[in-house]
Parts: sequence; structure tokens; C-alpha cells
Amino acid sequence: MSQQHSLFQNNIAFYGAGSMAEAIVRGLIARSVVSPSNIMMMNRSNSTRLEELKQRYNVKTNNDESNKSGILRSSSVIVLAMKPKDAAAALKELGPILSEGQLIISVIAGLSISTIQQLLGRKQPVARTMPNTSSSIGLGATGISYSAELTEDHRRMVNTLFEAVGTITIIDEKHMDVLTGISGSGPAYIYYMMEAMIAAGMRSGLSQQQCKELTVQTVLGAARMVQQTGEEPGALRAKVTSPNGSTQAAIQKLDEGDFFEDVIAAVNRCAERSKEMGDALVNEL
Ligand SMILES: NC(=O)C1=CN([C@@H]2O[C@H](COP(=O)(O)OP(=O)(O)OC[C@H]3O[C@@H](n4cnc5c(N)ncnc54)[C@H](O)[C@@H]3O)[C@@H](O)[C@H]2O)C=CC1
Ligand SMILES: O=C(O)[C@@H]1CCC=N1
Repeated sequence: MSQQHSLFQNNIAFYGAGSMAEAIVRGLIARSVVSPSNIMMMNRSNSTRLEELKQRYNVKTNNDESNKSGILRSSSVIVLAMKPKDAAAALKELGPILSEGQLIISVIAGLSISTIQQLLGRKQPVARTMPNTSSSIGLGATGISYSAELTEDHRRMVNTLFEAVGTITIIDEKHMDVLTGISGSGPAYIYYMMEAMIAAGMRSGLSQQQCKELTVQTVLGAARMVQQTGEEPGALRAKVTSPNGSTQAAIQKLDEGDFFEDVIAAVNRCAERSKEMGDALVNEL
């Protein structure tokens, strides 16, 4: 922990202050990895949102255009956390004010390191990451790729930041879109499955609260079983599935809808969409 503290005497600016930026900030502060006084959160115009973040986390905030350049110049780390559609304009403006050594961390889906550097107009050190919203409770899963310009110190900084809010997986950038399909967007698929399980129970007369409790504990227990037993999900599934029993009947129903292949197709479509969003930004070069 002392190493984490000493690493983050640096100022970090979150450029874009939406749900992903908040998830990371919440996790970093809860684990005392970064002091709130070293965190600046910025958006374009929404003062109410910034006031809310300031109240909640005691961080610094800014949406005043006249202070923006100064803040960005004095931040050792700038986290790009705006929507892909807003990234091109922001990066074109950011490039000319950067100095060598300032680390750019992007959480933007689809946006490649090369496009970021081209939009900035300079070979800045860039870490492309794909976190997920579970970072807010320290259970995030973040994929990370580094540009060639990162120093060892930069790498350590990125890793420390995201390790503080969950697990990290260092990958080749070419795999970032599929990783987005698995862990970046993945929480939404699990929530969707939970919504359906809760709806099923309620339709049969259980209360919403009972269904929610049962579903949450089931998902939590299943994830922990995989983690703690080290067994493969398929082997654990087999232990639930008695021959000709109720689970088998349920799985057969899922397979009638081609559940397994549908999930794979969803992950692939997510990856493809991530790439499409990145390609749209190449057109703005
Ligand atoms: N929500 C999620 O689960 C995940 C999101 N991401 C990525 O995180 C990024 C942000 O997503 P969300 O937080 O969900 O979006 P969001 O819409 O909640 O937040 C985006 C923020 O960026 C701000 N913004 C836009 N243009 C700006 C500019 N020029 N200057 C300053 N601020 C600006 C907006 O005011 C807003 O506060 C996206 O690029 C997304 O691909 C990555 C992983 C997971
Ligand atoms: O839906 C999106 O585009 C972002 C990227 C990963 C999760 N949310």
C-alpha cells in the first residue's frame, strides 16, 4: 500500500465525468490509492453533475473553459473518459497543450492507440484500457494495452490504478475489442440474465424482494464457486445437472434458443461494434 501511495502523489485529471469515470474514482478513493485532492473531474457543461461528484468524493471539479488548459497541463495523468463521439474534438484540442511524459489513459471503447496519437498530433505515452463499472466496488476487470512510449514508471502507474479497483489483464491491443465484448460490456449481460430470472419468479408469485435475493445470491455463489474451487464452469454445471432432472430440462430449453451460440454472437457483435466506433473516429483524422 505504501508504494501505491507514493506513486500517486501525482495529479490525475478525469476528462469526462460520467459513469465510468465515477466508478474508477469511487474505487480509488475507497481504497485510499489516490487522495481526493489529487483528483480533478471535468465535463463540458454539467455543473450539477460536477457538484454531485464533489459532494460525494471531495474531489476537485472543473467545467470552466478558461481553466481547462492549465489543469490539463499540470496533470501527470489524464484519463480520457468521454463517449467515443466526443473524443476526436477533445483530443485535437488536447494535443498542442501536452508536454512529453504526461501519461494518457483511455477508457474509450474502440479508440485505438494509433488513432489517439494521430488525433493528438504527437506520440504521447498512451495506455488503452477497458475497465468495467464493477471497478466502483473494487471488483472491476480491466484490460490494458500500452503504447511503445510508456516508461516502466508509466506502466506501474496504470497497473496500480486499475489493480486498486479490481483485476488487470495485459493484452495485445488487437484483442481489445473482444475483451470489451467479454468484460467491458459483460456486466450488462449478467444483469440481463438476472432481470429475466427475477421476472420468472415474480410471474410465478414470489415477491420481487425474494426473487432478487435468490438471484443475487445465486450469481454471487456461482462466480465464487468458479473462483474458489478452480473447477471449470462446465464441470460445475454438470454437478448441478442431474440426469433427466429439472436443470437438464432448463438447459435444453436454453439450447432450443441456441443460448451458447447466442452469447458468443453477442460478444462478437459487441467487439464488432467497438471496432465500428473506433473506425468512425479514424474518419475524423
Ligand atoms: N459505462 C461503462 O460500462 C463503460 C464505459 N467505457 C467507456 O467510458 C467512456 C465514458 O462512458 P460513460 O461513463 O458510460 O459515459 P457518460 O455519458 O456517463 O460520460 C461521458 C462524460 O464525458 C463528458 N464529456 C463529453 N465530451 C467532453 C469534453 N469535450 N470535455 C469534457 N467532458 C466531456 C460528458 O459530459 C460526460 O460527463 C466511453 O468512451 C465508454 O466507451 C468503458 C468501459 C465500460
Ligand atoms: O456500451 C459501451 O459502449 C461501453 C463500452 C463497454 C461498456 N460500455
